[in-house]
Amino acid sequence: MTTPRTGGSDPAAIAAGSAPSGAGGTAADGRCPPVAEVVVDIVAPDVDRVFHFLVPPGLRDRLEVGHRVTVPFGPRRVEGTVVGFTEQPGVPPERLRPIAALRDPVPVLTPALIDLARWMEDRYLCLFVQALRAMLPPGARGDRVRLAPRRWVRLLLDPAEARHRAETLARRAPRQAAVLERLAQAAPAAVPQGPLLAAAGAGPEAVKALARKGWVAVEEREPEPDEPAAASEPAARPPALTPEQAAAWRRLEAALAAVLGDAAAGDAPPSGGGVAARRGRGTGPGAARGGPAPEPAAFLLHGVTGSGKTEIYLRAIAAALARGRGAICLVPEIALTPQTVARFRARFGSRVAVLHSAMTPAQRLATWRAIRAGRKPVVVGARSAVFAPVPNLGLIVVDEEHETSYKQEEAPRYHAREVALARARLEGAMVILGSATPAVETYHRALEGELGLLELGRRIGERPLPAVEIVDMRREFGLGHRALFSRRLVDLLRQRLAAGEQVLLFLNRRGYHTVLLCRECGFVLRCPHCDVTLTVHQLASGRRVCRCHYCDHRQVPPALCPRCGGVALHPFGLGTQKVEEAARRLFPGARIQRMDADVTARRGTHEAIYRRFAAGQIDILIGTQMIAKGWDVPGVTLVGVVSADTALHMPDFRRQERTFQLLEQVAGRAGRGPRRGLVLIQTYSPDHPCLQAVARHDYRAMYRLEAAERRELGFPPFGHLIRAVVAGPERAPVEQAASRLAAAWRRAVDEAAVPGARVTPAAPAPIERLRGRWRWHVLARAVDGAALRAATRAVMERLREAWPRDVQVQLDVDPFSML
Ligand SMILES: Nc1ncnc2c1ncn2[C@@H]1O[C@H](COP(=O)(O)OP(=O)(O)OP(=O)(O)O)[C@@H](O)[C@H]1O
Ligand SMILES: [Zn+2]
Ligand SMILES: [Zn+2]
Repeated sequence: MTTPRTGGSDPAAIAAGSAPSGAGGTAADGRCPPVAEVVVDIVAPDVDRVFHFLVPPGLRDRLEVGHRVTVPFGPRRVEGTVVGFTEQPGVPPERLRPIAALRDPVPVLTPALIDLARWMEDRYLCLFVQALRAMLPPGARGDRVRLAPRRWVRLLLDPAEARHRAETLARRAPRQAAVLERLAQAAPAAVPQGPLLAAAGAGPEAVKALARKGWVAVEEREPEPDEPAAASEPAARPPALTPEQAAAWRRLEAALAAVLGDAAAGDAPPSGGGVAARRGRGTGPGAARGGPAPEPAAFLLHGVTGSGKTEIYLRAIAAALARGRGAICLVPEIALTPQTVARFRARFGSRVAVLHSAMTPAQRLATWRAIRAGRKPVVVGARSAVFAPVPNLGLIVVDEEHETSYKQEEAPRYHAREVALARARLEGAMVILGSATPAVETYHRALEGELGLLELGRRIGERPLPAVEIVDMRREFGLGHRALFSRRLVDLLRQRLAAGEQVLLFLNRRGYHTVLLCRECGFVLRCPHCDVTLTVHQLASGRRVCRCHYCDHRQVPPALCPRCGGVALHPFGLGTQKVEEAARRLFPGARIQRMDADVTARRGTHEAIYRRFAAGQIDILIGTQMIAKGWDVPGVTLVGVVSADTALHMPDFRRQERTFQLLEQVAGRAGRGPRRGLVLIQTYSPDHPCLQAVARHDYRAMYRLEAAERRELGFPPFGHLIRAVVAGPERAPVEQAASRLAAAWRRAVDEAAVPGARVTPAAPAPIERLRGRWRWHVLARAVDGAALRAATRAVMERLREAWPRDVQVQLDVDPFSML
């Protein structure tokens, strides 16, 4: 990487994530200071800082923070983003080179989003440019997507007059006449030029000729995002709230009024300036550690499935709109169904913009622009919608806030919930996190008072939650019933099939791990250091070894069960295919369908199976996580969890939280019709407190359990975790580099005396080879997250010199996946 001669800024101004050095847009006289701070679009640590460029005279009254520009960079030209201005570049201005061009007349990012990128850089140890990139709309970089403005033609004559002139033109200029006819039909509305010309069988010269005569005008318009034709104006009237909802709403409404101001007074037009003013109230990123604000600006809405959480979101959004503020509602990608979108459109009509992954880049860009311009103050979308450039943002809702899909698994490795909270603090907005099974981290914050806690314990219409029954598979085994299905499950299946009711058989299958489980007593082999399950690996020699994926502890599988001394200690793991075979053998006449990643690899299969199931054409559906979410089939009266053990013994410190979430989700599929549902859980650990909590639908019990263990081990929320993955094409250099990193990291946390810090030895990642690359990892843990990040940043700086060429380090702060 060539270092450009134009540099010379102080990188610390950015790297420290401190106060922006002069952000804020153009000065009061409309002219910006003479030197712009630009971050170039090159993802490399050594150029990840601001560079200074002169603002040429032609741009002095136009350039703003957030503008995309082209700048000279060494011998090349590159694109970049203006992140601030300065009067004192540190070098004489005559040594600076000027900005070459403005790429987009509209500033693509807002000053608030640039502040958010700084926060992300600090919080996720990513590059500033990576954080900025995550926020850019498609097509903002390079020229791949272009949004040509659309031309619209408007008639300037009275329609009758136009028809008259068309008649006189018919012989001499039949195409102009045809255009006039059609415009007269559409008047007073303007007509898009493309379809107009096609319908009239004319070319663009016909319109030009008419425009020269002064009979029509051509207007250029921003293309509108694609929208269903019916998305006109809101029709739905909000239902009257239930007493429980009303109680939650009263508290929220008061907080909304406190944070966003009065509905009448706050009707300010969207502007960047308001952001800086609101930021002054001490709600900046630093305020996070300062404890709860006088009035909570963020809430956890903990409500069981079907308790009417969405109705609360809709009201809060309406309240933000009434104050002239915009809102973002994040939903997991999988929940971004037409039904969800329809609910928002029914309430807010054409003010709703939807961002989802199936959109083409051009559609996304059109939508993005409409949001940026303030034409769509309500944004509904998946993870990345947290960056939607809503002007004057007043509210961010994160629905199903516990969902792991909010965690981005590539750089910048952010969590949308955390970004939402940070963004809201920067922009003086409110946050509502909603879930039936909140993340332990989130619930902990609510108990600490950092979040207001709102609870909805009942379903709308008082529909009961399904009953849960646990089957002790050790007992079945002891009595000589060694099949996959317990006798109780077989009985229930037979009953349901006879009654014409539907069944879901659920299996939590993560292909990569097999635990060592005693079928007599339910014992599972764990790591002595990390309290996670050991995973059984088959070596090339045919021997087996048990390994910890956190610290690489290894041991030979014991021949006898250490707890009961029995001989039934074996690798345990089940696939959907085995379950399907077993079901077909037992019930040859039943209509059985399997649904897992293999089956649904083909596009559309998922929907097709869902439709058949919903139509009652499948008796038993067997599946993995995929069937746990969002399905609403009233015919389902039984959910069989074939084995809760795989989930319960996942080598993951969040396993109990995950198990609870997963089983509550699946349980939520049963009994949505008139008949109460039953959930049958098969397990070798029937007394496991987590399963007992599931049986009582007792979220708090699970929380207490999980919190006690995590507190002990310093896992989140009682400590912070950073994972480094070291990857490269050859094994030996990767292993060496990972060991070096682990040693240097340990020294760094020792030197900095980071409280409670621990660094594991380098270990092969559970997925040791991925796309031809070897992967090792190191985990660091500490109570003080900020101190741990600072030490980590220092290590990375130090190791950058003399680091092997083709070996990369990826840092994941607060990791979810340990694979
Ligand atoms: N106050 C109310 N009066 C009548 N019906 C309501 C009321 N509130 C919500 N509903 C209806 O009850 C159903 C469940 O509500 P909603 O979808 O808001 O619950 P939820 O908690 O978001 O559910 P989930 O967790 O499954 O997403 C919906 O059909 C909704 O329209
Ligand atoms: Zn045993
Ligand atoms: Zn371990």
